[in-house]
Amino acid sequence: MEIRQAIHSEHAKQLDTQGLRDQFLIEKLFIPDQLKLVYSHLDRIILGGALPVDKAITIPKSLNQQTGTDYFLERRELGTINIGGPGSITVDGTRYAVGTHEALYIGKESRDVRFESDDPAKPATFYLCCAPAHQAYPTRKVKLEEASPQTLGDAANSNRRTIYKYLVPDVLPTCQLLMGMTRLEEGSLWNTMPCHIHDRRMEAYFYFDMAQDSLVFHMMGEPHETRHLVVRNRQAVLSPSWSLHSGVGTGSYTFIWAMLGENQTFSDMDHIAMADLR
Ligand SMILES: O=C(O)C(=O)C[C@H](O)C(=O)CO
Ligand SMILES: [Zn+2]
Repeated sequence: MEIRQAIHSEHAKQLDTQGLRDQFLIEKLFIPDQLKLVYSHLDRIILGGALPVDKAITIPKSLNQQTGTDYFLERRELGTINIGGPGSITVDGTRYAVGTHEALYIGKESRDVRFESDDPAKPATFYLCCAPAHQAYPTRKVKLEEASPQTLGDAANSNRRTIYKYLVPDVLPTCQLLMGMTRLEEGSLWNTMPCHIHDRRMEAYFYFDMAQDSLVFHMMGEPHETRHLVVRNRQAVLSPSWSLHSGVGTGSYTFIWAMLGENQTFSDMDHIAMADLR
C-alpha cells in the first residue's frame, strides 16, 4: 500500500509543481481487477479504488500488516460510492446491489468484503474511503434519493451545485467518516467558492465524470498562500486541515468529498472572505 506522510504547511509552501503533486495528488486509483489503496497519515484516511471487471476483488489478508490488526476492518469503517455501472458488494455473506451513484457504508469488524460487477462491459467502479473506527455500526446502502441534499451558489457566480450528503449523521451513524458527492449544474464550473478551511477535519476530493481533455484546477494551501494542482478525470486530492479546497473546471465534472477528524458537523467551516485570499 502506498503511504503518504502528513505535511506541515510551512513545508508545503516551498514545494514546486511536482513536489505538490507528489504530496497531495493521487493520480491512479483504478486498476482492473485489483484493489488500489493509498494510506495517508492525515487522520489515517485510506483512499482507494476497486474496479472489478473479469473477476471479483476482495480485501487481501496481508493488509493487516499495515494496520497491525488481525484483519483490515477490525478497527476501521469503509465507505464507498459506485461511479460505474451496476455492481454488488458482499459483506460477510450478505450481498448488497450497489448501482451507479449509490453508496455502501461497511461497518467496523466486517471480515470478508467482495466487490463485483454485473456486466464486465460496464464495470462497477467503487471509490473507497476508509477511516479508523471505535464502534461497529451496521453496514447499510444509501441511494442518491436518501442522501441529504443541499443546493448552493448561483449561475451568475458559476457555482450552482447540489451537495448530496450520503454518509452523514442525518442519514446513518458512522464513527467519523463523512462522505458525499457534489454535482454542478450545467455551466457552473466552480466548486466550494467562496471557500473555507476546517482545522477540525481533513478532507479528500475525488474528481470524475470529466471529458478526456478536461482539467480541474484544484485550489489548495493556506488562504494567504494559495497553490493549485492540475487534476484529471478520476484523480483524488488530499487536503490537510490547514488547506482550503476548491476547484474550477475547464469542462463539467462531479466530485466526491470525504472528511475525517474531530467532529461530524458538516457546517463547522471557517469561511474565507474573498478579500483575504492571496
Ligand atoms: O461544493 C461544495 O461546496 C462542497 O462540496 C463542499 C465540500 O463538501 C466541503 O468542502 C465540505 O467541507
Ligand atoms: Zn471542506
